Amino acid sequence: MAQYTRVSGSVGLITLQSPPVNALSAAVRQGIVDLMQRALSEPEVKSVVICGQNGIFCGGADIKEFGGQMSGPPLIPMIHAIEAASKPVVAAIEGIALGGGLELALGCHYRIAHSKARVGLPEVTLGLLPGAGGSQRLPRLIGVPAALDLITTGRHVTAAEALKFGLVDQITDHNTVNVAVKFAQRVADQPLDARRISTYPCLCPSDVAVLFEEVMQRVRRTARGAIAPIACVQAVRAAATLPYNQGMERERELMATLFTSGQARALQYFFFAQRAVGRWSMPSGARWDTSKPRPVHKAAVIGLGTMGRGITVALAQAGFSVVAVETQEKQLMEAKQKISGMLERGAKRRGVAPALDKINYGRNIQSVADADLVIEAVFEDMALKKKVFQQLSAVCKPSTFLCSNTSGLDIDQLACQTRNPELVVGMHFFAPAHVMKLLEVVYGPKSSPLAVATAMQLGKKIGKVSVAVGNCRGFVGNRMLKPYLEQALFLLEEGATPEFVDQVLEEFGFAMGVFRMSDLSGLDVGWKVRMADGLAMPDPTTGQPTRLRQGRRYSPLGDLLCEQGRFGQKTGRGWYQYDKPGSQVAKPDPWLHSFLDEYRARHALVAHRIDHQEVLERCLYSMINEGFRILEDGIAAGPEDIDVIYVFGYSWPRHRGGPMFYAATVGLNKVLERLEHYYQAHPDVPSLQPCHLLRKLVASGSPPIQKWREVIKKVRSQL
Ligand SMILES: CC/C=C\CC(=O)SCCNC(=O)CCNC(=O)[C@H](O)C(C)(C)COP(=O)(O)OP(=O)(O)OC[C@H]1O[C@@H](n2cnc3c(N)ncnc32)[C@H](O)[C@@H]1OP(=O)(O)O
Repeated sequence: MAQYTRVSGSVGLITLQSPPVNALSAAVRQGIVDLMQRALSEPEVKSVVICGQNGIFCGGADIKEFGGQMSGPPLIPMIHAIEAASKPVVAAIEGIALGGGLELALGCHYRIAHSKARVGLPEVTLGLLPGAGGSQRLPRLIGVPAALDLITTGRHVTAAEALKFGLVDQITDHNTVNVAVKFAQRVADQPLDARRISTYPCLCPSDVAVLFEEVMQRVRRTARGAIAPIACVQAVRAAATLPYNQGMERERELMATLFTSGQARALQYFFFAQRAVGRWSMPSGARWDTSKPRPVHKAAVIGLGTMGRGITVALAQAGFSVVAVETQEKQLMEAKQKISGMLERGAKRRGVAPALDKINYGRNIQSVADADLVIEAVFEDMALKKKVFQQLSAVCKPSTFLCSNTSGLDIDQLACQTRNPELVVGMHFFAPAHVMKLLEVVYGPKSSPLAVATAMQLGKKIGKVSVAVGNCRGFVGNRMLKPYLEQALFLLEEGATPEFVDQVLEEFGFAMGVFRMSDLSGLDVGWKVRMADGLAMPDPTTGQPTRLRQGRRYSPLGDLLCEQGRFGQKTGRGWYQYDKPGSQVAKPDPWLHSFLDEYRARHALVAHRIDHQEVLERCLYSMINEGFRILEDGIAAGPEDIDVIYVFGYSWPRHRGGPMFYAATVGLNKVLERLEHYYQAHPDVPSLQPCHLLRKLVASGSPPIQKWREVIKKVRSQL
């Protein structure tokens, strides 16, 4: 909807009214069309201002409308009509002007922005391009290089940057609408021909063809199979090479392809999934909207290894006072130096002062006594963590939240070491913790809603996407990773090479295949866990590693590599070879190929031809099957939680929506049928046995992912 008022006698003010972000719903578009006609028809009105209510200009097209039948006046003719108007139209931009919102402003003859406003064309992040003339007007207004940057990245720019680009005409610290009204009065008699952006020539640098080639190559390299960034480059190229009308036609064609693509659906699903995880709930019924967090002023981090350092930096950068504790003097000095370096580099990038003074270092656990929240980040060893929690419980004030950065150990066992188990939660960060967006907030059976709400809010304040999950081995992310890694090893046993498996997964869109990733994170990490679990032990009778553990198929390949000191990048050898320890350039290793041949021969394994389909299905469907088990067990509240965890924590390609959304797009019946097929072929691999929830969903006619929660509720109530 939109409202019309006449201000200062001669200015028609159109206010978009569609909370929360004044998105351009059918009703809003209709309102703009009607009210523009009214303003143009009133002889007293000499100029028009368009603004949005509640300090927000416009968040763009209404994304909720994309899935259904579009109705109401289309955006492109509406914007053309504004640009063609015989009276000056001024956009008063407060808050945000994004996507269709900025395209609307580009159709206006002038743009006045508040100094705190942000503008951008983020359509690419939704699998689209700026298809309401944005791809044609923006390069005409600010030039091809800047337009390519904004349109292919979707980044938001500040009002100051927008002014520098010439994207807005003026910025103000005052009431933007008032300033725009005065401006509109001043320009009421000015000719408009020079203000219609669609009539501008496109500003191209002399080497524009080279520029497009370079940008296209960069985009292809980084898009990991996403089609929208490529279409964005093509649309801007049309602006640079074709007259406006033909450019618009090209924009329309490209948009039509994107609009109906699976990628756009996946990215739009993911947009809402990201927001859904903030509305967390626990099986007890506690929820985000009924659980109040307690403010945290002072935080503490125990253990300054890689994870502890990253967490300390994330907290300090967000403005928290941090007590950082490392008991060994040498490690403390080293950590202090590294943390200061990280803060200085981060501050330089962001153009701010480094938050060095936010951190107090100490060797004694007593120094965290008055912290509001402590994050333990010591080595992943239950006995050690238990000891730390006992100490923390003794020294901290009774109200202190005690959190563990464990990547999969039992939170309940840690909570049991403390006086106030209800204040204990897991805060599972991902390395590097000051960079990676994901935080799993893990509640145990005793964790209070207050503790979960506080950890979730802290996560938000330090810029993380926080997902509340239940307590089980590996939580959500690492629990699902286990069958995925396991299948990758089985595929090697059966004839594949690490290069082939990685190639298939990277073509699917992962930033790194499973073996390259394993080399990067270090093979020894999982080896130590398997040893602690009694898995990575040679067979006591033969001294040879067996391929069976606890009645299930087991691949000792990773253990055997570790026994050879092949820990990955850090030792210069792993699943690949590297020029030197620490190098990141992975090369196929003939030694490994011979090792695999010998291993197969020793175990009488006959290598068979493994194709793309088998790699993808076995790795991904076994992981997805575990995802369904997680939903069945109530460890994740819904499929969105799993998908957000996988995209932000495990480099799952966002344009595929996340593993659970991917399962829905493949078809649940197909996933079920292929799992049944593989389980029949590998009955000693329980992760391939289709779980009850998957069967139930298929039996319920494979409802859309938005409806899964209803089926999950029924399945859980039957268990
Ligand atoms: C022909 C096609 C032409 C044009 C194409 C487009 O315009 S595509 C849309 C382009 N716009 C965007 O991509 C903006 C998307 N929104 C955002 O980036 C953020 O929401 C925003 C506006 C920066 C606000 O962020 P904030 O953190 O303050 O709030 P939050 O993200 O939680 O959003 C609040 C609720 O608003 C809903 N919402 C936001 N934008 C839209 C939108 N464009 N359409 C529909 N709904 C939108 C959002 O979902 C939140 O609601 P909730 O119920 O919590 O999900």
